[in-house]
Amino acid sequence: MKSLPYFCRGEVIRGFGRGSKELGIPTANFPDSVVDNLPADIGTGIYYGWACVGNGDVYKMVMSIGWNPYYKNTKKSMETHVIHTFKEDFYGEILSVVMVGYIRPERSYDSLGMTTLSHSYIHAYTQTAIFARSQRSDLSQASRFDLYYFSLTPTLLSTLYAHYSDITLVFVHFAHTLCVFSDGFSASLSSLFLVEALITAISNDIEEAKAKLELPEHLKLRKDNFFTSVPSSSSAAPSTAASTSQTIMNGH
Ligand SMILES: Cc1cc2nc3c(=O)[nH]c(=O)nc-3n(C[C@H](O)[C@H](O)[C@H](O)COP(=O)(O)O)c2cc1C
Ligand SMILES: Nc1ncnc2c1ncn2[C@@H]1O[C@H](COP(=O)(O)OP(=O)(O)O)[C@@H](O)[C@H]1O
Repeated sequence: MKSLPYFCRGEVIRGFGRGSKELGIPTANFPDSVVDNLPADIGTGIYYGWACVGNGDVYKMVMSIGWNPYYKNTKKSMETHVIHTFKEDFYGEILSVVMVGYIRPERSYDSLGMTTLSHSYIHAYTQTAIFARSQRSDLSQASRFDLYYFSLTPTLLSTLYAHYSDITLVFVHFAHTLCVFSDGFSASLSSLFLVEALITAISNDIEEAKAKLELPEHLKLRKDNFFTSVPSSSSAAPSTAASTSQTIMNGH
């Protein structure tokens, strides 16, 4: 990929609340202006590099570039997971990234080991889950049917409501999987194994990024290029003291 390393920056916008944060892998979304400017040779897949929020420190990052199921696969998105634990969200802040390498292609649900299940199977599973929960004597009467017991967010709940009758909502830890990683209940349905497979794949990406970014060339690239402050104009190039030929001037 001749465009790598590729620098871009933009405001962090809200994603689609599919719950990656709840799975421990929050991903910050760039606006269309950044996504639409990607060079043609930077295709979908998983990338690694460096990132900083506002004028903050520079951290390692992994980024997924993919087609967003929310828009029925017509909209590409760039989602950055910064390998750092932040005290709070940073929506509205300027995120600066430099993508320095490619890890792997985006995997389809099938290749991640998804089991496709029929709606009738889901209903059967749901009924069983409701019954099992209603029988649990260790729970209070109310919590036996408490929909929030499984930490469903309002967004996920409303998605569920839109697709299923209220009684089936009790079947949530399974449904959560569907909310997060399928493009709706009318689509083929995945099992809990899918989430586990995806989390494992992303954890492997994170480990690979951590290792690769320790390489001398990547550490040098960071040192030579990295933006130490966010310019007031979003179209400005990274403002560093870098004077080497490696200074990254592309992207936003
Ligand atoms: C490092 C990384 C790797 C990912 N790999 C895949 C993948 O192989 N296949 C896939 O469908 N989604 C993949 N994703 C995308 C996640 O499913 C996506 O970030 C999540 O659905 C977005 O949720 P959100 O809208 O709540 O931010 C990956 C995300 C990250 C951060
Ligand atoms: N380490 C991190 N990497 C990326 N985003 C993070 C991180 N820690 C907190 N966040 C916040 O979490 C948000 C993403 O959360 P997520 O559940 O994926 O929701 P959304 O659907 O709005 O993208 C980011 O926009 C950012 O504000």
